[in-house]
Amino acid sequence: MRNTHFEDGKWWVSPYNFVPEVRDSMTLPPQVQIHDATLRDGEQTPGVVFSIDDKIRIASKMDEIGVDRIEAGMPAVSPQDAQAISEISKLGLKAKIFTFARAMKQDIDMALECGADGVIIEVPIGYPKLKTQFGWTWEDVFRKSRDVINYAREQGLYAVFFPYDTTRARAEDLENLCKGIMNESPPDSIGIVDTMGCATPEAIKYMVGWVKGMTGLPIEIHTHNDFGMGVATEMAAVAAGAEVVHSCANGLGERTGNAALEELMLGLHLLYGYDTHYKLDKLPELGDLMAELANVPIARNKPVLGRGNFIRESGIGIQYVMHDPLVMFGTHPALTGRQGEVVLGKKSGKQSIAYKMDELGLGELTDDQSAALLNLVKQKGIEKRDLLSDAEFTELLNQVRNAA
Ligand SMILES: CC(=O)SCCNC(=O)CCNC(=O)[C@H](O)C(C)(C)COP(=O)(O)OP(=O)(O)OC[C@H]1O[C@@H](n2cnc3c(N)ncnc32)[C@H](O)[C@@H]1OP(=O)(O)O
Ligand SMILES: O=C(O)CCC(=O)C(=O)O
Repeated sequence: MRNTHFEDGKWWVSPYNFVPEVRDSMTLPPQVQIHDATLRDGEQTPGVVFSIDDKIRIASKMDEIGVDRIEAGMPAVSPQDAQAISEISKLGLKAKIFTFARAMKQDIDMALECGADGVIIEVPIGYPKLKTQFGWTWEDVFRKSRDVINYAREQGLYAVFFPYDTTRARAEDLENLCKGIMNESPPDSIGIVDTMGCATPEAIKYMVGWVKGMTGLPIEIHTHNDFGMGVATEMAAVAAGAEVVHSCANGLGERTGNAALEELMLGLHLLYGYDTHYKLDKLPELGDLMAELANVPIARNKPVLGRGNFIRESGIGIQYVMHDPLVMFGTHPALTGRQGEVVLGKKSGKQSIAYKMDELGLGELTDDQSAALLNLVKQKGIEKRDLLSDAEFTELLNQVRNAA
């Protein structure tokens, strides 16, 4: 694990991430695995439907990037889901393949038929779910889970016990359930699930310690983004010792989505200092594939993938965008397969003009010409309420030269 905030020419993040006062307050596990749920929770984004071929393409690209586990779907949903999982299992990917299952023997049998390595055994434990949706007590949940966890493990599957809506569970329900399963049917790991994305990073840290203390199991964190904290809560869980983070590419998922795969990869590698094997420069290929297949465009200001992340209009410091990007950005654009870009508009400065002249090979200007051109560029930006195209810039340049 690295203890540095800087890697020459690649990134320069806050050194305070690594000061002993901060590091000593964390209990980072030696390694963290990414379990990506795009093919299940990502497809739960209303209106998103992936074909079998789409799922194979997505899983293959994720494997290339270094995702450790792929939750390839829930076979109970449709025969097409089951077929997609079977085909992905046969690809011989490095990633382990998981399915999503209710606490039902038939769902475990389907996981086995699909050739999966592991299974996420989901049961409700949040109090609103138990009380209103299911009319179950924690004992009902325990009775349904016990034999199914044991059956899955006996069949050689890696069993993740996934009591969802964990962050809205009553403490006594979660404690009783954890004790019960540890006595009679210990799984391989346990999920803490912020189904409604409504817990703070501090609460999640507390819960990781609490559930680890009760079970001694590896912790898997699965969060949603309803308060804009999906990634922050997963990072907090890791800081408290969680070993597996669940993600969805492009932050897809129910409602506001799940913790975004690409943001977690950068967070783990750069902000926490894990020496990961992720191919960060391939992330835009996955991002573009997801946007196309899900038909959900990437927001311009989306962390890691947004088109606007490495574009600079504001004049101050513009000369560094291309030549010394870590002055202007926390990461070099090339780290994530991108390029810096200088654009012209209302907020341009003298250096922006010099940069564009050079980029387009338009020759030299006197200081007075440059000042006049900057004025015209700003006026055009204000009038258009947008950026200038290269053609518009060249036209203004010709006006300035012709006026001489
Ligand atoms: C928080 C969540 O929503 S978890 C899962 C979210 N994902 C999905 O819903 C995936 C898409 N869903 C689907 O395609 C369908 O809803 C299916 C195929 C999963 C289920 O379809 P349905 O035939 O409508 O099943 P239905 O919802 O009636 O449930 C069937 C039974 O499973 C039971 N059940 C539901 N969840 C669980 C669970 N986690 N563990 C055990 N049993 C469960 C129900 O109580 C019900 O039991 P009953 O028949 O004794 O009443
Ligand atoms: O809500 C769901 O879709 C099922 C479980 C889950 O992924 C979650 O609780 O976040």
